[in-house]
Amino acid sequence: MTTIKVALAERGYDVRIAAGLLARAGEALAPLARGRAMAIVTDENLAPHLATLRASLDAAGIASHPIILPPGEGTKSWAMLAELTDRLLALGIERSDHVIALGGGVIGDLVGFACAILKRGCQFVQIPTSLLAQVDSSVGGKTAINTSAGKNLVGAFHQPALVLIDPTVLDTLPPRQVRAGYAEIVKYGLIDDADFFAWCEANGAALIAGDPAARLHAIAHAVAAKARIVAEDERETTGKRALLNLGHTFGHALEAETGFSDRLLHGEGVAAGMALAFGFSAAHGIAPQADADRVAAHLRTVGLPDGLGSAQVDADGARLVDHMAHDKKMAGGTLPFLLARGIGRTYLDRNVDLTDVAAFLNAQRVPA
Ligand SMILES: NC(=O)c1ccc[n+]([C@@H]2O[C@H](COP(=O)([O-])OP(=O)(O)OC[C@H]3O[C@@H](n4cnc5c(N)ncnc54)[C@H](O)[C@@H]3O)[C@@H](O)[C@H]2O)c1
Ligand SMILES: O=C(O)C(=O)C[C@@H](O)[C@H](O)[C@H](O)COP(=O)(O)O
Ligand SMILES: [Zn+2]
Repeated sequence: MTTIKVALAERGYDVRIAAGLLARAGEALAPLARGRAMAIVTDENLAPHLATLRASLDAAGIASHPIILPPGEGTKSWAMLAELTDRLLALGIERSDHVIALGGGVIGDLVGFACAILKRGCQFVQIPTSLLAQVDSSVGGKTAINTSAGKNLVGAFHQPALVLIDPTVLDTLPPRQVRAGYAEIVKYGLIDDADFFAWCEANGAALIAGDPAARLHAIAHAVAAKARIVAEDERETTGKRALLNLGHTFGHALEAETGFSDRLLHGEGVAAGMALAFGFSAAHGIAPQADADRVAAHLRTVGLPDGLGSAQVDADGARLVDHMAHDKKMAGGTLPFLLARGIGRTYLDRNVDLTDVAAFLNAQRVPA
């Protein structure tokens, strides 16, 4: 078992990673249940993993109440938040109870937000089942739903009490979802760890194909990197945590443009967004063109979008920039951008002209 601590000023927590952990989750959860039944929120695609978790809770003497929601980004909505909070209230959840989020980033973000506001705050545990959730969304306490204005626009910082990661549950994850999660792994290399990006170039294909050692290595590496950044800047106030947003200003605009649908998964938007951030940096003489080319080549090699064309988005640059106006990094009417001086050298640039961004995006357009 690998344990990584998220060391926060108010209340830190463990992220435990081990093959087969789901079947032993009852042991880890018993001290949190304190003899009370636990609610498990999950989605319809996770039936076998729900059964494993419930059997483990049962063996530990913990009763459980499943709440099964529809899968997909559409579940991060006001309607589902209302349904979930109603159902948790009907179960009599108390502030000191721990609700279990068993699923990908959608379930984790929704449950986390519901727990942030239920009775002004109850506890929750993340049991991430997608690669994306195991390497990113289950750690750090960003929780949210989407609104008609854009991505993650209503939410809260609310940290889980514990994160349990069992990489073997990824065996049932569809390949497209594995690749989308892999984009957030590559992100850690591009932010500040050129050696890890080189590791991705060497091992990414094996990881995506299912190599257990490569998966375990990448999950532990990503979680440790995220835990360090979150411990330094839990609420994204100093600019440090904003680095985790590399590719997201572009990516969220592409997700909004495609209606938060299966046409473009979050990780796919982030992949295209990272390629665009590097492309924009190179076009402005900030990053070497060779680095931008290397990033795009790696994303392409593993089957991820490397720009607007492969993300299959054909929208006017100004329209995409309009989506960006809702970005949560916006301050005083200006939008700081995550750009890069090279691979592993991402920084927050407060002087990007959005007209330049629109012109750059128009130059990238590949008409459908
Ligand atoms: N809070 C954060 O820090 C953070 C970080 C990154 C992404 N996110 C959010 O996470 C969401 C994307 O998360 P995601 O990519 O996990 O999407 P998701 O939760 O929609 O899961 C992807 C799909 O895979 C299915 N699935 C999950 N685990 C499975 C398994 N083991 N076997 C079979 N099917 C499985 C789900 O049912 C779903 O259909 C986005 O909304 C994004 O904004 C949040
Ligand atoms: O944890 C963070 O901080 C991140 O930015 C991680 C991102 O991968 C994630 O998609 C996050 O939800 C984006 O944050 P947002 O503040 O732009 O909604
Ligand atoms: Zn993300």
